Amino acid sequence: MESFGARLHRAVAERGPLCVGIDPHPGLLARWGLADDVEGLDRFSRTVVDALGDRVAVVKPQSAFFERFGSRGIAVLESTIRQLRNAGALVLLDVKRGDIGSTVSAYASAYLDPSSPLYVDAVTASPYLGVGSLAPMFELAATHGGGVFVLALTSNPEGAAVQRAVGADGRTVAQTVIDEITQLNRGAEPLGSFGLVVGATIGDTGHDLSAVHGPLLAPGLGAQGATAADLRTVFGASLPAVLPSYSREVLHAGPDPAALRAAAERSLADCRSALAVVAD
Ligand SMILES: O=C(O)c1cc(=O)[nH]c(=O)n1[C@@H]1O[C@H](COP(=O)(O)O)[C@@H](O)[C@H]1O
Repeated sequence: MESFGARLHRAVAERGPLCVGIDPHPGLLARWGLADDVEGLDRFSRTVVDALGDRVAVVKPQSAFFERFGSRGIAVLESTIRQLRNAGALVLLDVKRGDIGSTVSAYASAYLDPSSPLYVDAVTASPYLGVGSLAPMFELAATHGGGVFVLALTSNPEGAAVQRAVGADGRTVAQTVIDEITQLNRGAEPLGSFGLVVGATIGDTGHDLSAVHGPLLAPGLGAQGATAADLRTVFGASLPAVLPSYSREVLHAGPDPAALRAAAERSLADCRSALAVVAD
């Protein structure tokens, strides 16, 4: 069985380093001329899948926007996941789950067990009950070729107070997360399956990401103010591992599928030139 890291490495080589989020905000539904209901949610998601599912490496549905419609919203999420997988995109479900280990086992079954209706290629996870509490997710991901992206240095300004706090051993919380994920990826080829989330908005991180050997998801581009050029400042020598992620910046171009594709292509072109700096 091929690991998530290997699948991601191939997808990025074939389709380019880009993740597009499906974040059906009420304001975006209105902008697209859709009602703020389950039918609007379904139409929005189908439009994104039809426009981008066959060309973007990773698509990241934001679970919250589906959950707010209850069980019918989750049914749309299940169907969106299936459509994306059929179109050949890797699906990264943004759920930012985290809990004590025994409960994390249930989250792992929900998202990383191939027999689950919400089975995806990878999920986002929150490490603030301890990175070790996420072990059941790491184990199930490793068993079934899945991936886990753990929050390290998030794009929102409030994150720093927690993430840059210094522990008894002198390391920041974020560096502890970085170091533990680095351990999980040891020996993986060509890329580890355990990623970190590092916001594109945060400037020079002051943290050492050079040994992680896993994907670095970079949200915060576009609507939150970061540009592709900022990726150089944030990631420096780690640029080749960066997976830039845009939601509203691309989604604002809809609902015309050609306009969505053009917006994704523009974002990809910007990121390619930013990421190429190290390779040159
Ligand atoms: O895990 C994430 O994707 C994430 C982490 C982070 O630090 N910041 C962040 O914005 N995100 C998510 O990325 C998306 C950003 O959306 P836009 O600001 O519209 O591009 C949202 O779904 C956020 O929940």
